[in-house]
Parts: sequence; C-alpha cells; structure tokens
Amino acid sequence: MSRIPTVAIVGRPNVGKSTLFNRLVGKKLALVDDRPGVTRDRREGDAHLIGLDFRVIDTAGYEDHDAQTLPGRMRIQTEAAIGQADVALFLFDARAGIVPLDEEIGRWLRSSTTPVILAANKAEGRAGEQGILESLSLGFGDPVQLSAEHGEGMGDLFEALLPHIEKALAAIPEEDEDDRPDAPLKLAIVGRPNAGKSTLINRMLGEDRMITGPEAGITRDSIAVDWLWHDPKGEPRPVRLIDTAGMRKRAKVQDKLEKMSVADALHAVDFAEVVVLLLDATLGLEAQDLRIADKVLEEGRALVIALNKWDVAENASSLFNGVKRALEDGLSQVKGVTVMTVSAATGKGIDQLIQAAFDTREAWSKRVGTGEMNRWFERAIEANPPPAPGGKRIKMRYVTQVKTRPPSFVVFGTRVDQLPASYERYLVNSMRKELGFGAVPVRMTFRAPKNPFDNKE
Ligand SMILES: Nc1nc2c(ncn2[C@@H]2O[C@H](COP(=O)(O)OP(=O)(O)OP(=O)(O)O)[C@@H](O)[C@H]2O)c(=O)[nH]1
Ligand SMILES: Nc1nc2c(ncn2[C@@H]2O[C@H](COP(=O)(O)OP(=O)(O)OP(=O)(O)O)[C@@H](O)[C@H]2O)c(=O)[nH]1
Repeated sequence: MSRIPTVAIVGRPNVGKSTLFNRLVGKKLALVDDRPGVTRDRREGDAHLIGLDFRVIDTAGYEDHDAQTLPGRMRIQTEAAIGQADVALFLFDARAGIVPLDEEIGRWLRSSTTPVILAANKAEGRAGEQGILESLSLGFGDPVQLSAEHGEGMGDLFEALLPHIEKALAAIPEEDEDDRPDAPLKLAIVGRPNAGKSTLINRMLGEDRMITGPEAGITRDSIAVDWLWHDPKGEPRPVRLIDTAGMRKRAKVQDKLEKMSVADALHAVDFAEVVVLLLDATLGLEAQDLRIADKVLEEGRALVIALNKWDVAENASSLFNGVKRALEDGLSQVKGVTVMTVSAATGKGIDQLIQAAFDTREAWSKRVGTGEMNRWFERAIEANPPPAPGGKRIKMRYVTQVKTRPPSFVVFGTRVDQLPASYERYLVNSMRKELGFGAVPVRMTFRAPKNPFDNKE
C-alpha cells in the first residue's frame, strides 16, 4: 500500500469539518473507509483538490457526547488524527468567531509537532470578518478563508497545502514500494476478443513463471501472476501480470462482447501501471480500440499499443503506418503512444514490448526537479508566448509537479482561465517532448492564485 500525504481536519463541532471533507472527497465519498477499529468518530477518504491528491481524515461526529465528556473525547480523536497526518487543517467558524474550545484546540495543536494550517470556514460574504480578526490571537497567522459549503477559497487552500504535501511526498519515495524501480511492473493486457491476449500471456509466462494462480487481494474476477522477465542484459525484472480472464469468459457467455471488452479493460486498468492494448494487426485499429485507449489514458494509466499476429501481417509497413495515422487522427491524448509489433504465436517482439512497458512506467513515475521544469517553462513560453485576449496578456508565472503516476502539474499565472485549449495542448505536448514524458498521460491544471471564488467543484 503506498503511503500518500495525509491531511487531518480538526476543529470543534459544527465548524464545517464534514462539509469540507465531503467537498474534498467529492464523488468518491462512497469509498470512505469503514474499517473495523476505525471508530465512528473518525473517517478517512481520498481527497482531490486541483490536481493534488491526498488522504483526508475527518474528526467528526461528536454530537453524541455530552458537554462534559466532549473535550476529552475530542482531544483523543484530534491527537490520533494529527498523529497520522502530515499537516493539520484547523478549522474554525468565522461567523461564530473564536470560542474557548477553539482556543483549547489551538493549545493542543501547538504542543504537537504536526504543522498547522488555520482555516476560517463559513467565510462567504462579510459575516466572517470579525471572526477572522479574532483568530489572529490563536497564533497560527492569517487564516485561509473558505466556504466549504459554497466551494470558495479552494485555490487558497491548495496553495496553503501544497508545500506540506510536497514535503511529505519528498519524504515518501524511499518507503513507497510501488515507486521503486525494482518493484514489479503491474501490467495488464487488454484488447478485443481474439486479439491474441491468452496466446501472448502464455507465451510471456513460458518457463519463467514464478508463482501462478489466483492471488488473494486482487478481486474476484482478476488474478495476478508474478513472473520474472529477463531483460536484454539478462537482468531479472519482476512483472505482475494482471489477468482478467474470468471477465473475458463471462463476456463471451453473455454475448455482450463490445460492451464487456471496454468494461474488462477498465477493470484491469484499476490494478495496472501500464496497459498493453493488443490489436489484431490483420484487422487494424477500430473505433472500439480507440475508445479503450482513450479510457486507459483518462484513468491516468500508461499505455502501449501492440500490433499482434505480425507473423501473418501482409504489407507490414503500410499496415503499421495506417495504425499510426489512425492514432494521430484519434483523440489528441492518444497521439504519440508507443506502438510495437509482436507475434504472440512465434514470440517475436515480446521482449521489446515488455521493455517498452518498463520504459513507459519509468516516464509515468518520473519526477522533474523544479529547476529543470522552470527552465523548460521559460523556454516554452518564450518560443510561443501566450495570447493576449482583449489586448491583455495572459501571464504565466511558474509550474510545479504535484504528483507522479501519472505526472501531474499545476501552472500558476494571471488570467489563465482565458487560456485557449490549443495553448494548453501546446504546453502539455512541449512538456512531454522536452522533459521526456513521451506519450504518458500528463495532467496539467491552470490556476490563478489568490482568487477565492474559483474552483467551485
Ligand atoms: N454558512 C456556511 N455554513 C456552513 C459552511 N460549511 C458548513 N456549514 C454548515 O455548518 C453546519 C455544520 O457543518 P458540519 O460539516 O456538519 O460541521 P462539523 O464540524 O463536521 O460538525 P461535527 O460533525 O459536529 O464535528 C452545517 O449546517 C453546515 O451546512 C460554510 O462554508 N458556510
Ligand atoms: N498467426 C497468429 N495467430 C495468433 C497470434 N496470436 C494469437 N493468434 C491466434 O488468434 C486466435 C485468438 O487468440 P487468443 O489468444 O485466444 O485471443 P484472446 O485475445 O485471448 O481472445 P479472447 O479470449 O476471446 O478474448 C487464436 O486462434 C490464436 O492462435 C499470432 O501472433 N499470430
């Protein structure tokens, strides 16, 4: 399980912690942990804020406690939550102002080593101005002003969290098994029926099969098979093949081939780092293949396309070029995806395909240093300055990588909300080319700092 940066929302009852939690976790609320041992007083979820992903802990639900036991109960919960967190988000109600319980929580937080961000909730309109002034006495500096209910101030919250999350991320890689280059490559092979998936998988596993059979903990329908691939230098490289054979069989039975194939692909994608989309080269690329390719990239996974049955492909080069062209004409994010040729039947090209999958994962996991990134940014902007809608130039200030796997970036600037999509594409493509991301999906979000009324997600 990879560790991700964790933010604990703390504060007295009714300040809006749950409302903020729900806003940050959004649609994924259904996935909120309901683990035994985690009491009702604390819930956790995967938060997403403008390209930042983190875990959020909410210390909610004190309604049941009577006034006398409340502070004690809260203190235990708050300490447990901040003990697990990289940063505490200390929420108060700007409309109600600072009350003794806020001061008490402030004292607990000051005595802990977890960094604290003070946030004034319910700050929409002007009703919170007095409370915000009062909060300076807590000693945590100017609060971030929010309205969890109306989604205001999320940009400022992002900026306040960013340095803490970056710091936590920087500390994590050593511990994060998935991030290590020698971690097994999680590979899924998807494609239309008859493309040759089973043949390819059997050929890959061959003699090198290490562990076979279903592995606990994947899902009922997917199994993982671990094996060792030997790279061209003879080095063993572990691969975990995510197989969704069960789903494929069911698809056949139900005779819903088209529909299930896409569902099948998506299912496997959940567990994979790199997805190989296998095509029958003699049939070429069809709309459904493009749809799968697009979904894989949309899910943020790395994609490699493999043209199978190359042994019987006639007019090989025109076929290859045809597929390349069809990809270019397809959706913009599919452009530049690596295309390999293989024969599952003879084994030709399989080593190159697996090598390409490893290379693609490397690009997908890559973190670019701030210096290198901003040098690229300046060059890209100089070579092709942003437009000036209405005579006012859009100013680009800086860029930061908020995440890897897939690489995700936030670009800060003025009036970036007016950037044409074509310019955004220019930046993404330039970044892919010049910073070595190849065709892995690169996510780029544009932000105008200090604009509290954007990001009404
Ligand atoms: N005006 C305003 N009301 C808000 C805002 N955020 C939350 N509220 C309201 O404040 C009340 C309390 O919100 P909750 O999210 O339940 O507060 P909580 O801190 O989780 O409370 P406990 O679960 O008791 O700890 C609810 O009625 C919300 O609708 C806001 O930004 N503005
Ligand atoms: N000539 C040739 N035939 C192949 C190759 N790979 C697979 N085939 C044949 O293509 C057919 C389909 O292969 P499978 O491996 O069953 O395809 P699949 O994608 O697993 O099919 P489903 O289980 O229906 O999803 C079989 O008859 C294979 O022998 C290849 O590289 N060359």
